[in-house]
Amino acid sequence: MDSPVHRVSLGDTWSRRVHPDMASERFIQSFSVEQLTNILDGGAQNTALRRKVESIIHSDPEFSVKDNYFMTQNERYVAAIQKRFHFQIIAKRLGWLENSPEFYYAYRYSLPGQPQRYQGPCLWWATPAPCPFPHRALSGELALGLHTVFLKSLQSLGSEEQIAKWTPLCNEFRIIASYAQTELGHGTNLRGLETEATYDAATQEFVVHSPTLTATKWWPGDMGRSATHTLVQAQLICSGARQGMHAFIVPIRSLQDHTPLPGVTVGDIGPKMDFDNIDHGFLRLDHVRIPRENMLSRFAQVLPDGTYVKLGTQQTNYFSMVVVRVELLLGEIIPLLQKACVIAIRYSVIRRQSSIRPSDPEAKILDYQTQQQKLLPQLATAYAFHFLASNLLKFLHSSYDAIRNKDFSNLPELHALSAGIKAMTSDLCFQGSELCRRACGGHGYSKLSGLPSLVTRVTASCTYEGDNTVLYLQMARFLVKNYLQTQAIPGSTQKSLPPSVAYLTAPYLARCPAQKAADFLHPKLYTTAWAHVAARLIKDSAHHLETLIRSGADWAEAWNQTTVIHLQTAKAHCYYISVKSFTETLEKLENKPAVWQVLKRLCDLYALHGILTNAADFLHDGFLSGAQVDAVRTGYLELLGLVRKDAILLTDAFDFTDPSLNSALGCYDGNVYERLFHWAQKSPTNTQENPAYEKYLRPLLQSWKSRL
Ligand SMILES: CCCCCCCCCCCCCCCC(=O)SCCNC(=O)CCNC(=O)[C@H](O)C(C)(C)COP(=O)(O)OP(=O)(O)OC[C@H]1O[C@@H](n2cnc3c(N)ncnc32)[C@H](O)[C@@H]1OP(=O)(O)O
Ligand SMILES: Cc1cc2nc3c(=O)[nH]c(=O)nc-3n(C[C@H](O)[C@H](O)[C@H](O)COP(=O)(O)OP(=O)(O)OC[C@H]3O[C@@H](n4cnc5c(N)ncnc54)[C@H](O)[C@@H]3O)c2cc1C
Repeated sequence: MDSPVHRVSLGDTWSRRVHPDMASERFIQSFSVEQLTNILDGGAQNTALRRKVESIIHSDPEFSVKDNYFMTQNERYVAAIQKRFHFQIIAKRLGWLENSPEFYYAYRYSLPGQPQRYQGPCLWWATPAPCPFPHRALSGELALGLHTVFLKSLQSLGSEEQIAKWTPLCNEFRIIASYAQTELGHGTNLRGLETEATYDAATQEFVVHSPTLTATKWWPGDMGRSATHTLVQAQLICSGARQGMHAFIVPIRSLQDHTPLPGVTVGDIGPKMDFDNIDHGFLRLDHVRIPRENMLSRFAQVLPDGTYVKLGTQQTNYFSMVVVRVELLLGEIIPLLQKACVIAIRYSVIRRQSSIRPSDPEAKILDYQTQQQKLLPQLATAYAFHFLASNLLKFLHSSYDAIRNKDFSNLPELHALSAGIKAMTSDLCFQGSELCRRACGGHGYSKLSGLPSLVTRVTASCTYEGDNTVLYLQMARFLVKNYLQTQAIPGSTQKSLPPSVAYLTAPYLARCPAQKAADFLHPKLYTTAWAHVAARLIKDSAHHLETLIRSGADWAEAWNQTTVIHLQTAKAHCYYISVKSFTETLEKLENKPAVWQVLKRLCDLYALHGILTNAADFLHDGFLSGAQVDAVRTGYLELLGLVRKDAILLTDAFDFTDPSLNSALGCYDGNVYERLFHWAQKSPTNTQENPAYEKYLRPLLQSWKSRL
């Protein structure tokens, strides 16, 4: 029997009993939830420590998130700053050092709406080295997340001296920093950024300036009202030439009274779809002077006399984006889908509606096959992405030091994978969360379900850190380039290609050998099927491109006329990578048969769901026949029934506490209706006098009185 799962309720009395419909779901356990949690946490000792720290934080009322849904933008911002402030006090009092596991787990816990576990470097880690313990979650309702993006950029792009100088200032909050890259006129096209940093050799300073309205920095988080410093990405002008985008640390507010410094115009960009806890800002700089040492100089330097020294390529200045894209996967994006799955699946075993046979009692909505089809592939995706992102993180770790030391051999592949996987995960996490929300019917539309805020939050990830279409096209560029290389060099082998595209030279398999549904439940088979489709689409992309070029179009025009095809190609390749990563994870778990079995079903479901939703790509060249697609569907439908049995346990294994879900529908105990009713009572619309009554409703009603 598992050890009791760490749970905390929101203090409501009914939550002391577990709803019988929820209890029955946990009655028979086909696998150990605890063991799966440990796997996700990266070890039992990590789970234990995480829970211990979480319970310390939970008992602190300052971290309560109960009333979040009733707050205004301003109140959420203040509450987020207050929590961040309080967190620093607690960490100091308990002796949680900046780089201790307790610090990270505590931080994670205080982030409602926030992530789960992963093994890898810590976003809050004060040094460039990977964090030695697994952790989860970054931002939630805390403020100053971009302070961390600043630190990540400093560590990626700064020299050792710069890191040594600025890191302690950040860690001790002697400054508050943000990351200012996007402008009013340009976000994607970094070469089009207009902000200038012109070197003045006479004073050894850069003059940072916004020459036009469209050069105004727009969107940087934590900058609208909080930051004292920001990392401005600007066009470097020195040695008589424009040298491209470089990063400059620019003080923007007084450390004495927080007023904007001379030459600085800064403010908040106004209401947004979500992220009210963060003050996204605008910034105009009017010939602001900063010392030469404030240009981050790991990959490029400006000498005192103004000589420009290039230590990397133009794109190495983009390295911090690669790092942040990878770290946001487990730090922000994927947990939002995981939480949506937990909420919607738990609700679906409590909600009863209609009956399957007229004589039956009302059915749990999760017993309807269509409901399973909505939710269970999302659950499988949430697991697939966890393993995918963990593997990508490992690749980042193994390449990180080398890149910082100017060995760029892994950078093209890392960039392509981080761009493509960021695009795929955010796209599908958004779609999946919205499906989860709609699968909860009317209650899913209530903010108290927790689902609308997950959806509005995850949709931002399709845009920030690079618009998804643009990122997919970066992946496609890498794929086409590697494919053309295999054509240009006859006899290219798998070894001569980056590992993620080595399958391009694998033996060609014209037809899928599987016939029956059971034949499709083999990881090797469906991984090969996905490789086949991705390879065909890559060849197709390159073929279309080359045909246009042969007919007279230049490369750029030909590329633009084929981007819709490239997009489809990049998506297929990403799906292949995700299936492969899931199957490789499974291989490592064969010594844990029960957990292996349940994860294998999820892996099968993920791969087969992908085949069915992209069936045209598999049918196109006859790799699958119509009858084989039918067999895939049969296998898929059987899997829905099997995964359904373990669905609640699989959501429990994510081990989200009730406060971190902050959902009336998704609590561990399943007491949905009591919680929803109770929470609604707390709305200011119920606790305050109706401000419209005296002025409008009463006169309106009274104007008709005489006629009654
Ligand atoms: C840390 C966590 C904190 C947690 C805390 C939580 C806080 C709460 C959560 C919210 C947190 C939101 C945080 C949002 C923060 C922003 O959003 S910051 C702004 C992010 N902005 C972007 O991502 C902009 C997107 N644009 C780009 O990346 C680039 O401009 C593009 C699209 C790649 C194009 O650049 P380009 O210079 O035109 O390059 P292009 O000609 O396409 O390619 C040239 C070569 O460079 C290569 N290349 C391009 N980019 C790269 C690269 N990055 N690396 C290597 N090579 C590259 C190409 O592959 C190509 O190679 P070849 O094929 O020639 O060999
Ligand atoms: C919540 C949030 C937080 C953010 N935080 C920060 C921050 O802290 N710091 C910061 O600097 N920025 C931040 N940003 C800005 C963000 O990084 C940019 O919005 C993002 O990179 C997209 O750029 P854009 O807005 O210029 O979109 P655009 O590039 O204008 O995109 C608009 C459309 O044009 C298409 N498009 C553009 N270029 C191409 C192309 N080459 N090929 C094909 N299609 C193209 C896109 O696909 C999209 O459909 C944030 C944004 C949001 C929403």
